[in-house]
Amino acid sequence: MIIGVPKEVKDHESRVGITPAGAKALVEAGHKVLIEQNAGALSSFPDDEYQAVGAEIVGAAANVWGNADMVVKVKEPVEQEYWHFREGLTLFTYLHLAPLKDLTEKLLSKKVLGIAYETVKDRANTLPLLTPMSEVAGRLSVQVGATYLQKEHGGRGLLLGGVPGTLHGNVTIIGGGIVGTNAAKMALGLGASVTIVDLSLNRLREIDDIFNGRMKTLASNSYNIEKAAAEADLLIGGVLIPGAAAPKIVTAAMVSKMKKGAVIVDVAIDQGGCIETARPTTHSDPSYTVDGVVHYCVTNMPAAVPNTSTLALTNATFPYVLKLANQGAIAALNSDAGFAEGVNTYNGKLTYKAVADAQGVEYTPVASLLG
Ligand SMILES: NC(=O)C1=CN([C@@H]2O[C@H](COP(=O)(O)OP(=O)(O)OC[C@H]3O[C@@H](n4cnc5c(N)ncnc54)[C@H](O)[C@@H]3O)[C@@H](O)[C@H]2O)C=CC1
Ligand SMILES: CC(=O)C(=O)O
Repeated sequence: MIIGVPKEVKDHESRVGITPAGAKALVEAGHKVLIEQNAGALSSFPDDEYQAVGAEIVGAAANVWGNADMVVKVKEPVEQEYWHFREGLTLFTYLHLAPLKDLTEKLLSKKVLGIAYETVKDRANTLPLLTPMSEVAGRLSVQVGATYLQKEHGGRGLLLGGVPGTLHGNVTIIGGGIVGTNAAKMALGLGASVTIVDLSLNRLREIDDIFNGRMKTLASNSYNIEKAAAEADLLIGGVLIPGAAAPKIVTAAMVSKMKKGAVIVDVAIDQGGCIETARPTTHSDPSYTVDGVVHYCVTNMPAAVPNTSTLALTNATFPYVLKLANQGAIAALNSDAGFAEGVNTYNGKLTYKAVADAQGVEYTPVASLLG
């Protein structure tokens, strides 16, 4: 198979879909690997490291997309990449289609096989290709939030850990999954008072055990969320319903009652955001203020730390890339029902129910198409 890796073009997206280690394994398995010039440079993987393991460096994105059977990327394609789509192409990347109607329509009209990292499941029913980036983004959310709480960034001038004789900052985390628990670890480490809100009582029990009661847990309902938001110096959004548009569980009215100079980091913004006042921002222009509350809603937070993020992401994605290359996409998907859940578009059909529901488009189960 010919596997292509374009350089990412989304704003400040500095990760790369395959590292030199992955390229080496693919070449050893008899595949051809095309890497766009400088695709790995921002993640500290220069072209010569790919060349040294037998990959071919290609000057233009069109030559990667145009010649590859499968394109492996990191982020969902942006508009300037849509013209590369064509029938017969397999695209393996984050897609986040629920809030992206144009991208969905383009993938469908060009009959691209679109396999989304964020909806692939493993045997434990977790999301193995989302987890590493949620770990990164969860940890970063506290680092970023602490920075925006500083006066020069528009925040209320509060040190999360405080000092003796002053109160600690309050961090409220909505969603106690991977983002939420990683944010909690960092916030506790900085000495903040942490409250974590989740719909799943079992998840809250686990969190209580893991952290040995060192943080408050709250069941998710609008009464609790309103109170926890009003107390927060830093509010972190990490809610997910896999594949679906995130529910807006922190309303604009709740935000209007937050402290002036408090900070919101809505990590769930890649699925549309779980805070009503959140809208997608970029690393070039990451924040804005609503009702005196600073909002940071960058859709590709892990790109801020591309070396760590590329290694963490490809540790998880590469075994799937190799399987697709060695077995061919259809056989690989047929052999693993959890992997097949990654298929969002195939042969002009929308094959992920939560995306179809979010967009009001007809849903076709993937199992009825593969075979
Ligand atoms: N902006 C960025 O750069 C990044 C964004 N993300 C996004 O962060 C979000 C969270 O991801 P993970 O932590 O991996 O998901 P997860 O599935 O591990 O956790 C989500 C949690 O939300 C909880 N939840 C669902 N509905 C809820 C409600 N109404 N109230 C309270 N809790 C509720 C679930 O019970 C679960 O514990 C996803 O949208 C993911 O795509 C992840 C990485 C990077
Ligand atoms: C998961 C995601 O949106 C990211 O890593 O950019």
